[in-house]
Amino acid sequence: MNDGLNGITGVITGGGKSSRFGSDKALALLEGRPLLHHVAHSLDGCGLRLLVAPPGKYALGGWQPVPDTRPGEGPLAGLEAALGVSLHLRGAGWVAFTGVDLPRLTPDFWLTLAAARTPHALSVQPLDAEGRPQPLAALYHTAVLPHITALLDAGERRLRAAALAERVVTVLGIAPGVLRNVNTPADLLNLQTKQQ
Ligand SMILES: Nc1nc2c(ncn2[C@@H]2O[C@H](COP(=O)(O)OP(=O)(O)OP(=O)(O)O)[C@@H](O)[C@H]2O)c(=O)[nH]1
Ligand SMILES: [Mg+2]
Repeated sequence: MNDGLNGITGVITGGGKSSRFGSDKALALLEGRPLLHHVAHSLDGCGLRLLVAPPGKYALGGWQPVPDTRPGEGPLAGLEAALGVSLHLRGAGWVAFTGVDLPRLTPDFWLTLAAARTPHALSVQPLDAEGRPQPLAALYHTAVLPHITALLDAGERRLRAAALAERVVTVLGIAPGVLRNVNTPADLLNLQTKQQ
């Protein structure tokens, strides 16, 4: 069966401080458009789209604003908030989760992850150029929510802890340019000047 991305909830977590970038990187321009819009475009096909950020921080057409349940506690907390809302609005299912700073993600990238889902998996993550799973451009099943809440309650903040390793499916062969992450002004300059 292939319903594209319609059955998946798209999530962008945008509650960060951009301290390395020096100004709000979500609004930084690449090819005339904010990074946030590039990321959002990759998830246009999702039947529900959630933007986790402080109220009023961004306005993004077609995206439902979701406040952090634990403001300032990082992307793992953003994922917790989004999974809770998706479960409430759509029932159990899959979420495509990413940040504001991966502007080269594409619909095809997400479809590739979706095709790699297995009945046992709770997360599907691409391998980056160094062969490491990238948890900030990944699919998560709502069934992982109690685990994430327990982790956060215990003080964990690393996003890579979100899913147990034995329940993560990794996907090889993603073009390295697709996962380009903008943390600093130099990262953005690199993207602007490199063909990828
Ligand atoms: N909802 C939510 N998202 C967050 C939070 N902290 C970071 N993020 C998002 O997580 C993604 C990756 O985070 P980072 O690259 O560390 O972004 P950042 O924290 O804004 O940047 P630095 O301050 O330079 O670390 C970005 O999309 C951030 O907006 C948070 O507390 N809540
Ligand atoms: Mg950070």
